[in-house]
Amino acid sequence: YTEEQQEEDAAPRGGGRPLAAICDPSRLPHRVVVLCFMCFLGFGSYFCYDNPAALQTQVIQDMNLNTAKFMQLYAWYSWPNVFLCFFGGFLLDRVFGIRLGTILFSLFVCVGQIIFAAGALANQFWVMEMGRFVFGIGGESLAVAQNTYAVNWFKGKELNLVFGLQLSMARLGSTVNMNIMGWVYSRVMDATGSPGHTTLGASLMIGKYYTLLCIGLQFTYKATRLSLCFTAGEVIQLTDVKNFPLSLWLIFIICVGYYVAVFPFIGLGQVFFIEKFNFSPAQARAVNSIVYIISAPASPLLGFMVDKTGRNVIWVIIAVVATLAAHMMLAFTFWNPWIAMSLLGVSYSLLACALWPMVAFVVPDHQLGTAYGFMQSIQNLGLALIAMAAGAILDTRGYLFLEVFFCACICIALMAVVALYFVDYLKGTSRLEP
Ligand SMILES: C[C@H](NC(=O)[C@@H](N)CCCCN)C(=O)O
Repeated sequence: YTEEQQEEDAAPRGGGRPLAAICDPSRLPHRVVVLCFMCFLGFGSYFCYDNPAALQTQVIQDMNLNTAKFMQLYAWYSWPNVFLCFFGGFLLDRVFGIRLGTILFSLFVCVGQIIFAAGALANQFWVMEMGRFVFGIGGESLAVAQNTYAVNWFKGKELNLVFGLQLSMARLGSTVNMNIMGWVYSRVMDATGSPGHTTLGASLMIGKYYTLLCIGLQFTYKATRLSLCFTAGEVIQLTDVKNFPLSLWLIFIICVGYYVAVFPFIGLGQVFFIEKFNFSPAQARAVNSIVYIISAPASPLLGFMVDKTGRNVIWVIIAVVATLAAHMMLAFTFWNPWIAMSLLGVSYSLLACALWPMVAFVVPDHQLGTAYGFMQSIQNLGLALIAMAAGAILDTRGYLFLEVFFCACICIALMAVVALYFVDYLKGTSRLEP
């Protein structure tokens, strides 16, 4: 990432004339415009991320899969990011810079979705897996870029709220996906006359247009020459990773222990609610999407609350305990699952708003992309392994054992966040809050 690129990114455009507030990076109107562009980044990526979950029954039937093979679609998303996510963050910090990096990663998201849909059209599951591989390279590094943008522009200001707003737009993408893809499939089936891989591929190809939205916005953003204020000078070294503090490693463990009980669960949730609670497919889709439906409005509100109260670690403890309670309700009771899923929606939103900003409190700005990349690499290693394990457990031992397995994962996150509380407490001055 050359000096010229840093100067290009950092120097506001105005030629010496006073900039209008909306073009002045130091003014709130400019930051609001930047935030709007940042929020759209997540919409397309999250819309496509859970395409398999929204069409679980159709994908399994049309491609003739079992659950373990179906979950490979999530595993192939995560496998490249075990390594590439880390390098994606390093490339952002050191090579491309955040603007060019974001555009490149957005292109991977769109191309990956096209390959994924083409695999269904061609009735070649391995092509669908390759599409998820390419999509994953872009999707996770795009999330790293989004987190880095947020800290670069809003650290010390409304950082938890900004993470909440970004997550809100991402959840909106997931919610639209969960509730529209089944309808799209039905309409395409009416047009093609029958279900099958062709109908599935055409439906998924329609889904890619949402990812085009985030790419178009990035080009717009670059075209308007809006700039980004970098703290020039310090440059990440790959060897910096060995100096990451213990509190950051504990944040990584919390992240992987928690998310492996959320994304794979939602990926398998639709059939779970049909089989355990005798829900119709439409009811199952609705209750499975309530996590995202709640998270969309709740994330900014909870982010604002965390901004005002601080105590991020305490909020993460509360979120993890509430999530454990939700999974135990789903595992050991037949209580209305809307209760547990609503609790999961609120706790998941609180966790995301309070956990991700903490990275910015424990590493210097020039290491942010690498730190977020490493965090998502570890998260994706866990997601890839658990996605495969969850599919295999379900095929062999059923949902009760799977839910107990998810509860055990959440307990690992709980032990890590309690350890983080004491590590932060023993430091005397709490560093884990804005
Ligand atoms: C903020 C957090 N993001 C992640 O966990 C990403 N690794 C997942 C990205 C999935 C879509 N590309 C979250 O979603 O809570």
